[in-house]
Amino acid sequence: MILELDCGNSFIKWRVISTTEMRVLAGGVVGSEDELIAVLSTSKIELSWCRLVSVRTDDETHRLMDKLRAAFAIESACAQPSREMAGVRNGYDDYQRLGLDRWLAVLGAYHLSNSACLVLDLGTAVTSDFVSGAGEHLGGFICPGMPLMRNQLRTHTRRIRYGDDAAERALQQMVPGRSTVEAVERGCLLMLQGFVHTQVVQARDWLGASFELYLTGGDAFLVKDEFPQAKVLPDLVFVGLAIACPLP
Ligand SMILES: Nc1ncnc2c1ncn2[C@@H]1O[C@H](COP(=O)(O)OP(=O)(O)O)[C@@H](O)[C@H]1O
Ligand SMILES: CC(C)(COP(=O)(O)O)[C@@H](O)C(=O)NCCC(=O)O
Ligand SMILES: [K+]
Repeated sequence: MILELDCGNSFIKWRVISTTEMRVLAGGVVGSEDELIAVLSTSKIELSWCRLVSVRTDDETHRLMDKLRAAFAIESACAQPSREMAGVRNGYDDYQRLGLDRWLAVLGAYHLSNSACLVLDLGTAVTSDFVSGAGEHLGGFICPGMPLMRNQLRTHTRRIRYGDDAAERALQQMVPGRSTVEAVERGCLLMLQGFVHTQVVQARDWLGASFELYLTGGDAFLVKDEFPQAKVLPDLVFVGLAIACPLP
């Protein structure tokens, strides 16, 4: 069985697929390397190899690969930046600087659509990437995601304090907030939705009227109802990972 990892700034997304790549056998989201090792150990799945993408530091990524080798005796392949792959040309001036999770999401989206696409990844940060029908990556935008927006308000003000449960309840409605938690959570969500709207408007300029909109990342569910045309694919980065790191 193959272990696949997407190591973001906040969470590690993991999946186990069968060697024939036909089936996803298990998967989840964990907050730390040790939690990942613990979950995989209890699952008792026999692992033979790992492929991963990481936007963490090289030190952190190598430490994780060492831990996987020690715990399960498996080698890991790490997705690497490239100028061009699978019909897509990286649009950054320095292609190595484009976040690898963005690059893989772009590769995955273009592979699935084979047409112009706008790719939005809503995680710790929110990223957008524009790809033309000919596979030219035109670049994109980065802004703070939901966790960063709310934490900035909590950290840099004295009277904005609330817990996670209240935050979840606050988002069940979007009328003007009548408490701090409602006002902040709904305000940040409107920022998020507004960003996605502006990207869709820009995509019409940069890509023309016909393009596919892909939403991925842990907070994609917060905006998806506003964009019924979107393809919501939590595993989009893993689609790109299979392209960038084929089985040995
Ligand atoms: N099952 C889940 N586990 C963890 N975070 C989740 C989950 N579902 C949604 N989220 C939300 O996803 C966001 C993190 O998204 P993610 O794409 O994992 O970020 P990153 O790639 O930056 O680590 C958080 O704001 C969190 O609230
Ligand atoms: C923009 C990001 C921080 C997003 O990370 P995430 O929210 O997925 O954890 C990451 O893709 C990154 O570190 N990129 C490098 C900078 C760039 O893409 O220009
Ligand atoms: K992201």
